Amino acid sequence: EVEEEAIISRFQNYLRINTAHPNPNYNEAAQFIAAEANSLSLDTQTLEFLKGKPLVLLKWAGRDPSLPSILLNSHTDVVPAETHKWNHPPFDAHLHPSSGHIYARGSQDMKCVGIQYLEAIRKLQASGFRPLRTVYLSFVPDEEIGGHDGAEMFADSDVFRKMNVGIVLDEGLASPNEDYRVFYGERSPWWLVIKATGAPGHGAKLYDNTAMENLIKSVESVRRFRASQFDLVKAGLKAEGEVISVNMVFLKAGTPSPTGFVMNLQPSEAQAGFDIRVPPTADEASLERRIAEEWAPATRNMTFEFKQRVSVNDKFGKPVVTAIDSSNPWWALLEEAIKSAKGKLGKPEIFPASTDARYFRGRGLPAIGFSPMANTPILLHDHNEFLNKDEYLRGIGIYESIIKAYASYEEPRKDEASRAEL
Ligand SMILES: CSCC[C@H](NC=O)C(=O)O
Ligand SMILES: [Zn+2]
Ligand SMILES: [Zn+2]
Repeated sequence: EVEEEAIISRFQNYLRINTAHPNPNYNEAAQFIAAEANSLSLDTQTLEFLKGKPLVLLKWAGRDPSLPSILLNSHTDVVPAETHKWNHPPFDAHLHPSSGHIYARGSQDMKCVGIQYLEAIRKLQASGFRPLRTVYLSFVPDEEIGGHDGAEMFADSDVFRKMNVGIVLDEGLASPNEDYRVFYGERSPWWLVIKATGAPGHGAKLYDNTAMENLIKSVESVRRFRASQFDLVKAGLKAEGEVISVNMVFLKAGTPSPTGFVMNLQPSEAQAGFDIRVPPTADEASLERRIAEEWAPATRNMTFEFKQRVSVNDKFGKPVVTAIDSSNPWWALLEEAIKSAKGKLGKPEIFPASTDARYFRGRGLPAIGFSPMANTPILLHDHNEFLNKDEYLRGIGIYESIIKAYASYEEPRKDEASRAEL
């Protein structure tokens, strides 16, 4: 009881640090994590790939440092919250007395996971467990804005190379039912801006080739494609992460006036922005053709530009996904560890958005996205994001089991491995 209260208040304390963009308080978060690490006697190193953006790297040394290590990754930043639209302030970490829900920005995405890793280590230490493999924990900045000064620099660094990482765990998503969700890949973000130009003229005149008409034809075409993809999901033929999603995120056109916009002038330029997410197995060339020929054809006075275009393939042209078959022992270990902690796992999925896991997968490392939140509505980036305290506590037990299994994993000896193949 008393111990549970202490665990919950540590979670609340982390949630109360306002690490929302655009001004995340990274230093306070780094100090908090370093203090927790100190109480667990973990080695602490603070890396600053960019001044003011600390990445805290913790190390629980294994008995055999020559074996590939385990990396438990989490990001310390959160997305902003519209405070007045929340029932409880997003950085109060209010614990609702009857429901047990803890309301806070970051309660699902993903401060829960970062500190659950630490609590699991605390329990393992108390039980006398000593890891065979070294366990690292990285608390990285900037995931929500692309991770370029965080996980991307880290994965590229000498420090990372020397860590000899064998497997990475990173974030997943809450599950509304009793099965935990697990992710072996993610869609690639393509952020597209299309621009139309056309003949300007009087607002009362009907004529061809206006910028607005040219843009609207594209928007209609995008909308049809969007519906075709969404229909596959609605019909249950494809999972969310297996289709190409495209959502219009801005529209920009018109001639501003002191009272709004000039109403009797047809503008000569108009543009629209789209957040597109491309599954690892998608045909990138055909999507690109669609954009150039249907969504932004030069024949309709249109141009396009990518604000971001992450390839679905690695440098060898292969889709960037983590194997979930017998070629990846970490996958079976995860399944077993969750099962032995009385958790149920759903079918492995492609993460619909982007996470830092892509930087680790991009280096050829297996990375699995997993956040132990079952029976929980998916509220990341939403108002009133919460996690129930019992679900949080249960997640710690799940990580205890996973970390124990991973940190004690001995690779089968070469001769055994080849015998198994025969
Ligand atoms: C492309 S970098 C942006 C990363 C962000 N991650 C979580 O929401 C996302 O929009 O998926
Ligand atoms: Zn996240
Ligand atoms: Zn997020």
